[in-house]
Amino acid sequence: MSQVHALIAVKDLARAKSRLAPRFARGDRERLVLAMLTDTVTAALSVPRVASVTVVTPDPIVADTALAAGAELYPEPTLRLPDADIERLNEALAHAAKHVRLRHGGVDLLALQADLPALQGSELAAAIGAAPRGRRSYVVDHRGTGTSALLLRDPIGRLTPRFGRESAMRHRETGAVALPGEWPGLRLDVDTADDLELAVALGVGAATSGVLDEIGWVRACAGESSC
Ligand SMILES: Nc1nc2c(ncn2[C@@H]2O[C@H](COP(=O)(O)OP(=O)(O)OP(=O)(O)O)[C@@H](O)[C@H]2O)c(=O)[nH]1
Ligand SMILES: C=C(OP(=O)(O)O)C(=O)O
Repeated sequence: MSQVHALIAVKDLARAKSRLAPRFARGDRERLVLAMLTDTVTAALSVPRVASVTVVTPDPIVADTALAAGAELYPEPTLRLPDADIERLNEALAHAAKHVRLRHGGVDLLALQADLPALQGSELAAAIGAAPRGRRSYVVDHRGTGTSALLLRDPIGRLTPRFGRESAMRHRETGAVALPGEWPGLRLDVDTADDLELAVALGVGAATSGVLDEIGWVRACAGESSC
């Protein structure tokens, strides 16, 4: 059974998850980013076909959290990266992919979003199993426009990440194939408070659930049977 090596990128905590700012104070938002990362790494590492998870980040607190969750670390190179967030993200992932192959040899790769608190290991295992050999494939996010995971089942091919706005279309346009599958947790990347509502309804991991309890976050629709 062949394995993949996973990459997860996280930017500076101070700038992360700005779309959660209307509902969360800065400190709470930072704790939530770290908790969602922990749950994502934990779920990924529970999958036997995931050989390693490497977190690429410029942030020392994110780095400590990643290591504590069992991930490997690739400190983001500070030189020669573009200024724009999304270009930096794709460059950071491409650098991390090179680093992982220097460390582990020619291996298959998986770029995974860091904000998948409802991810189930079984979903990720199924997606890896469904990914065709010799090419790139991707999992469209719950909105239908973004990408929650990009897979490369080719030990010498290039990952060519195209995350960012309309990334599903950009991955398709660069030759990747969309993977079908009932994977609600894998598709649910959390960017807004509404996304968080959906994730909590689906069932989030222990770290995210613990932080939400400590913050005293109450679902807007708590108690309503339609939620
Ligand atoms: N290492 C690294 N990760 C990045 C960078 N830019 C974005 N990311 C990560 O890529 C993922 C998607 O990025 P964004 O959508 O820009 O940021 P976000 O924190 O998810 O949310 P917003 O601030 O609300 O846009 C998140 O996990 C980010 O932390 C970067 O320059 N370096
Ligand atoms: C970066 C992406 O997502 P988001 O901005 O929703 O985090 C993406 O879907 O490629």
